[in-house]
Amino acid sequence: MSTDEKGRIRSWMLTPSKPAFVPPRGAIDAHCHVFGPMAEFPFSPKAKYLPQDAGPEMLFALRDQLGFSRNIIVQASCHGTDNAATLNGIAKSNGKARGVAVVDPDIADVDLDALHEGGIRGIRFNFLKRLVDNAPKDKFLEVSHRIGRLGWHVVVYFEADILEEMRPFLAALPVPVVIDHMGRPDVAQGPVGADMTAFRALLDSRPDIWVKTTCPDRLSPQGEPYDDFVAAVRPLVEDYQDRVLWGTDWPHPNMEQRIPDDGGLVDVIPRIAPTPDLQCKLLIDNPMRLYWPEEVL
Ligand SMILES: O=C(O)/C=C(\CC(=O)C(=O)O)C(=O)O
Repeated sequence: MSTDEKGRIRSWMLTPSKPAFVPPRGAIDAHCHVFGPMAEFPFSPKAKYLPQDAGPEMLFALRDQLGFSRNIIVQASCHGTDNAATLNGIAKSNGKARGVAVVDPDIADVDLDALHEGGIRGIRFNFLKRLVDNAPKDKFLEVSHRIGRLGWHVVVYFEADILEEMRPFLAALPVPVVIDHMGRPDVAQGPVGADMTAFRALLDSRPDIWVKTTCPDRLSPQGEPYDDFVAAVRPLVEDYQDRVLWGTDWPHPNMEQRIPDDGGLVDVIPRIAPTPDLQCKLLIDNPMRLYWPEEVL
């Protein structure tokens, strides 16, 4: 773990390895964040963690090193509902990044339009109590009804222990839904354990729930090379191949005690998506449909 003299935490590797797996040309890292830089884009007063700067230049250097072409920058909780840092990342990407915002549910339509102009294509609802103070489902539903006209989706982050209580809310969402990190199942239970079975039932409940098959580093009790994660997640990728996404989760917020090697994370891809066809769906076709639909004919 690395904390600087101001108490700001670094949760990412300074020199990650080059992966052995070469992603197909056009691959999209569909879940990553930027932090700051703080001098330009201060963190929220409500932030639950205070990271060191991890700005767009660092993100794009990692993208190139890992062999990816595009990024989806997801607003992290440390920036609250001020999406300026995420928009800055998108603006600096030369069209190679789009994003997911976190908004005050009372946001004006004209401000949603401005976010769309800035490359935002969805909004995120975070239900993790350690990250946010409240998650008002009624307000979230209201704002969800105002984003359909933009062609947006919602990204929902919750943990497996609240999946049952999330079901009515998820069923009521009027736009496509993307679930972060598979709703954080206990992968040690295996592919037919209680958590994965419940999560599959959720996927079966509507055809427009997508899933990020991300974060072996967060979800695997075993750690590298993440055999438990691979065993639990590979069948999910195979069975729901048209609605799975993948991302690095760089700069790995709150992972300062177990900082993952980004190259090692990329090398999990061919183990959960073992054929070139599955890899293209996971890394290109599926995220393109959600984030650059105008390029998909
Ligand atoms: O990066 C992630 O997706 C997961 C996070 C951080 C997060 O979501 C946030 O800060 O908004 C976590 O579990 O701490």
